[in-house]
Amino acid sequence: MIATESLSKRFPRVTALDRLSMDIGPGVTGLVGANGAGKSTLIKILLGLSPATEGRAAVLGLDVATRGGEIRERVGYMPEHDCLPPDVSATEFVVHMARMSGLPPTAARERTADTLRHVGLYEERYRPMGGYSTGMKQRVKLAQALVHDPQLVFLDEPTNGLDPVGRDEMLGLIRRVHTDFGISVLVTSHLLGELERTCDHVVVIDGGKLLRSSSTTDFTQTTTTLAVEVTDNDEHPDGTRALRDALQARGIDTETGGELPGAGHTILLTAEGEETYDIVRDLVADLGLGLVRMEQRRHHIAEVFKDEPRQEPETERAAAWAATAAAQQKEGGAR
Ligand SMILES: Nc1ncnc2c1ncn2[C@@H]1O[C@H](COP(=O)(O)OP(=O)(O)OP(=O)(O)O)[C@@H](O)[C@H]1O
Repeated sequence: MIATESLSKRFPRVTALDRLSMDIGPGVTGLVGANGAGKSTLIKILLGLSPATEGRAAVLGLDVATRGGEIRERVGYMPEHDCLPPDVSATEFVVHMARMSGLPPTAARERTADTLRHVGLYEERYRPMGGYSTGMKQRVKLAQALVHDPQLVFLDEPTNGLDPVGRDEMLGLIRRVHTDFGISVLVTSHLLGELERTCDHVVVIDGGKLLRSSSTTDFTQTTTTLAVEVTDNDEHPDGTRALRDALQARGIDTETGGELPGAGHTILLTAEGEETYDIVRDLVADLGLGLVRMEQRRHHIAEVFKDEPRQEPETERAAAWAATAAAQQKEGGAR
C-alpha cells in the first residue's frame, strides 16, 4: 500500500524526516510518534502535496513525486486541525467534498447520507457545523475522507481533543472503516496505547527516523508473567494470601498485581513452563478456592519503548517522546 525509501524532508531549521524506509501493507496501520516526530509531514508527502528533499515514496504503487493527483483520487485524508466552515451543514460540506472528488450530484448526495449515517451523524447533519462538539466535527472530517469510497485513508490524529468515551467511539469507527468497507487505514497518534487496540500494524517514528515497524501482536507478545486471581472461602478468608503462602512453600516467589473489587487480588508469578500452571491449579484445588483467572500477561506497546535507547537525548523532541511514553506507561498500568 505504502512504500518509502530513504525518504527525507529538511526544513531550514529542522529535519522532519530522516532517511525513512518502510513498507506498509493492507489493514489498519498506526503511525505513532511524539508531537513533532514527522507524522503530518510524512502524510503530506504521501499525498503528493509536499515534495521530499531526498528519497522516494509510492502509494498504491504510484510515485508520490509525479502522480499526486491520481493518489488523491484514490486516497482519503482527514487532516489534524479543525478545518470545517462554521456556517454550512455537515451535509452541504460533505456533498461538496464528494463533488470535488468527481462524484455526480445524485451519487454525491446518496454517498453523503450513507457516510454521515455510518459515522453516527443523524438529524444534526442539517445544522451549521459551527455549533458542533469536537466529537461531531471529527466525525464530519472522517466522513469527508470516506465519501468518495477510497482504497486507503490517512487519518491524522483523529482522536485529538476527544474525551475517553469519544476516543473509544472514534477508534471503533476506524476499525469498522476497514472491516465493513475493506478500506485500508493509516492513522497517526501520539498515544501508543490507543493504537494497540485498533491497529494490525504499528510504525513508530522519532525525530523523523524509523524506530520500529511491527505487527501489533509482535509488540504485545506474551510475557512469562502469569496473573492468577482466586476467590476466598470460609477456611481461607484471604484466599490470595493462602495461595501465595502455598506457592512460597513450593519455592515459587509471587507479588501482588493490584486489586479487583469483589474478586480477590491478583497474584503475579513467573511461569517456568507448563508445570507452573499445574502447580497453581493443584494448590488452588487443595485450598478449596475458586480460580477466577490464570493468564499470561501481555506487553503493552508503551512498555516496549520504556527502555528504548535514545538517539538524541538532549533534544526537545526526545523529552516530548519520553513524556508521551511515561504517560502511556501510566495509562497502561491503570488498565
Ligand atoms: N512547513 C514547515 N516549515 C518548517 N518546519 C516545519 C514545517 N512543517 C513541519 N515542520 C517541523 O517539522 C517537524 C515535524 O513536524 P510534523 O508536523 O510532521 O510532526 P508531527 O509528528 O505531525 O507532530 P504534530 O502531531 O505535533 O503535528 C517539527 O519540528 C515541525 O516544527
